[in-house]
Amino acid sequence: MPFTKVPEYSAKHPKPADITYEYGTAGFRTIGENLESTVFRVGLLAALRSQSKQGQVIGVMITASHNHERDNGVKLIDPLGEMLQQSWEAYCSKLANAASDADVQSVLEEVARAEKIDTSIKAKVAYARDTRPSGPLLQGALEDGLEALNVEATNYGIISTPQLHYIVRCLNTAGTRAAYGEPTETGYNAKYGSAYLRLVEGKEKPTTLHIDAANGVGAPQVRKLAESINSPYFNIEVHNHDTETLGKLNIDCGADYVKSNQRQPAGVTLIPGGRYCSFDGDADRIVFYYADEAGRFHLLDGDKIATLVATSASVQTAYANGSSTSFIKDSLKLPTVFAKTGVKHLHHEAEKMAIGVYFEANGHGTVLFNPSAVTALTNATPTSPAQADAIERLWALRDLINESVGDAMSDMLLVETILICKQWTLADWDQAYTDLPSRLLKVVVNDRSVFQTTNAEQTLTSPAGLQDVVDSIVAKFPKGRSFVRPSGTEDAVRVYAEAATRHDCDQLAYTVAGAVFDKAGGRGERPAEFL
Ligand SMILES: CC(=O)N[C@H]1[C@@H](OP(=O)(O)O)O[C@H](CO)[C@@H](O)[C@@H]1O
Ligand SMILES: [Mg+2]
Repeated sequence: MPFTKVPEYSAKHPKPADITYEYGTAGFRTIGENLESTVFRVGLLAALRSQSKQGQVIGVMITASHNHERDNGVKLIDPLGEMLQQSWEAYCSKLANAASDADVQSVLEEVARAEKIDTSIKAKVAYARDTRPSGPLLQGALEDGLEALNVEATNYGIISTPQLHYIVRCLNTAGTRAAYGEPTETGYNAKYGSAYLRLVEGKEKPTTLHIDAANGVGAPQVRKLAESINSPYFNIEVHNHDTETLGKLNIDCGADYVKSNQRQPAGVTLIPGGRYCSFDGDADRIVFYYADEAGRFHLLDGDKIATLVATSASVQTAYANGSSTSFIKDSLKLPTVFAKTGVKHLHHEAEKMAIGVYFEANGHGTVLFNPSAVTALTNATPTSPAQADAIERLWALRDLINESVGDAMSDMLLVETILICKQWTLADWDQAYTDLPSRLLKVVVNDRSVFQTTNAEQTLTSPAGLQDVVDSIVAKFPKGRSFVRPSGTEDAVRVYAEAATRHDCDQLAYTVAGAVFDKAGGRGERPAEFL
């Protein structure tokens, strides 16, 4: 029987009785030391997922991204480097919550039956982790899970989340027409670095790019990328690169801090004319920023990246600033659609477009070339040297982009390429449109599951009557927009608002937050700033 060894291994990683786990927007995520049983079990499920895909390699990444250093998380990566197919998320949660070691075995048997899995197939898994202190313990638990099911497993060490997505895609496409690259860190640097140089060499060289690496895995990795590129076209200075000292990861720095606080990270002094960007803790998000002559901070977030990159169509979430959506529709004259929050939703929408660009406002996104675009490019017969050059550049552009997932390093090179080709400063790029003032708030409620939405999460269908209240508040503010949805990663409800002025925006946000708190079971003391 394939699963007979499972209970014995499972006994080494007992599940805390009082915790219920849920595979959410970005996999499992909670306090690192509470995740040992879950990561062990994810190892078991990765084996089954690989067998259900005829032995293709499945990825397991141990990271909690931009969250606090004490947190950790784990997620599965499907064969082409995409997020785990959604229908399997329920299996993950069920297995993580199985009460006894024997139950763990029964859930595996149930999944194998439901998915008609041939358990004689050799399962293959590629795994990696970020720099968090709980990483080694969780990696050990994962390795036990893989051993229990006799998986052919490869440890890729401490790398960024998108690097593991890239490696998984490379492993599963090797030797085919869709071969993605060499499945190693060196292969990653060579692929993206050489595509970048193909696109920018001969143009004017950029000035130094200052990178805030959030004291995370992006720091060593971007340095290796720079060593590999080894060219004055990629001249960087890495800040917040301390991955050794405890308590520094993501603290007062990183893409999430910069986006949420609309200010520069600690450890970086902005000089007017200087060029800056921030990664998050696992280097899958990036935002850019600069200071103007008066020393004022200006943010170039995921929405700005989308408008810089979009050439055919784009996908946003409702959190995209209204000005960016108007700019894409009215100035770029491109179609843009809204998807639900979470990269997996945006990714699937973008796959439907010839060249689909998707970005979350927080800086997570990428560009996808669908098969029809690739075929058109393959079959294109240039009739002039200029056309031949354009086709060559499109191929190089495709090589520059990590299509498997949003990737801070690949996105950074993409933005640099466009800025170099246009000879734009960050301020030039920022001219495109001015963000409407916006605010994102959290409301803690007794039960966030009563919040249900439709219309790409912009309209509440439950609690009954609350959407009408939100609508009547919004109607009072010029250019006002506000929506309420339950978070998929935190035990809270999010309120987003934007309006013509900062004052109106704040009034709108705090009034809606107050209404949610009062009418939908706000928990604890009512925050003083709620109106
Ligand atoms: C408003 C916001 O930024 N939401 C984030 C956050 O999701 P929530 O479901 O809102 O908690 O975490 C997700 C995973 O990192 C990210 O994809 C998403 O953009
Ligand atoms: Mg991240």
